[in-house]
Amino acid sequence: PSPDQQPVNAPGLTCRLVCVLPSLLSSDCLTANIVKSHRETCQYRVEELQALRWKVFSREEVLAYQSKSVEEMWQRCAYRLTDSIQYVVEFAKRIDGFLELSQNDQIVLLKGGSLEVVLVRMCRSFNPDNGTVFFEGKYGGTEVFKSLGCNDLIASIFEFSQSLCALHLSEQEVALFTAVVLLNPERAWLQDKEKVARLHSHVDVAFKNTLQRSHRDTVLSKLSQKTLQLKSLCSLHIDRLRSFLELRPLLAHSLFPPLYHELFTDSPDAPLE
Ligand SMILES: O=C(O)[C@H]1CC[C@H](C(=O)N2CC[C@@]3(S(=O)(=O)c4ccc(F)cc4)c4ccc(OCc5c(F)cccc5Cl)cc4CC[C@@H]23)CC1
Repeated sequence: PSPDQQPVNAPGLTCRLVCVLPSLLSSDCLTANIVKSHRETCQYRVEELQALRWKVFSREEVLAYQSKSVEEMWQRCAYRLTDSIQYVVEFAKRIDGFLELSQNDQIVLLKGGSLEVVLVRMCRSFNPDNGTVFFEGKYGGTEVFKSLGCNDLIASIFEFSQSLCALHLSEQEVALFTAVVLLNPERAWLQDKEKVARLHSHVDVAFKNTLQRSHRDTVLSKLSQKTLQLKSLCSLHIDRLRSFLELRPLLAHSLFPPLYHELFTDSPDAPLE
């Protein structure tokens, strides 16, 4: 080959490229896998949810919700939550590496993180301009959930969505953030914590690379506060669920879908399939 066709004689540079390339490639592949999994496993496309923002519950429809029994409203929310969680289970299964974890650890991560992921996904179905959320076909404010008798939990959920919307996360950022939230190596009862920690750090690096490339590094520090808020939201939900069930011990089995029961009550129920 002529001199200018000789390969560049720069071992240091080549080595650095060779060393850096695989991690960038693998991190880009992981990002693509997570974004694809997110798109395929959301209940609604974000464009659909935004196109429906004009459909707001009328005064009469709000009054109808407020005249429903506590039990019926809890049941409706529990069913809608369980629906959303089924999609989150599918999201998890499509993340490269998740199915390589032990069955036990897959269940531990989903038990601990599925509501957190749904709460992050909710920012897509929330309209920050009028503080309404997409619920049973239309948008409604906190007043729709009044008969639940847990206004503090509802208010906190709405405030969380409002503050998350303020970050203007793209679909790609929502996808990567929910994967980071789900693959939390600090969940209690994990068998192979190190294996989850390795997977978590790969996703974390992919998320950081994506944010840096789009000059969105400032979002990272705000998102770490969000994970703390998610944790307190979920324990508040468990508290309110416990007090709801204490008054109706027999109802739980008839009122809620088995998956809701398995995830949020301590009773040893049908295993999560
Ligand atoms: O496209 C997608 O995938 C998205 C579609 C939209 C989905 C979505 O926003 N959601 C899926 C169901 C829903 S909601 O729309 O029913 C809703 C309920 C209360 C709210 F304040 C706001 C929304 C939900 C249901 C129960 C819940 O906590 C547990 C719980 C109970 F169980 C029973 C009583 C009270 C509570 Cl608090 C929290 C949330 C938040 C996420 C909401 C999120 C995924």
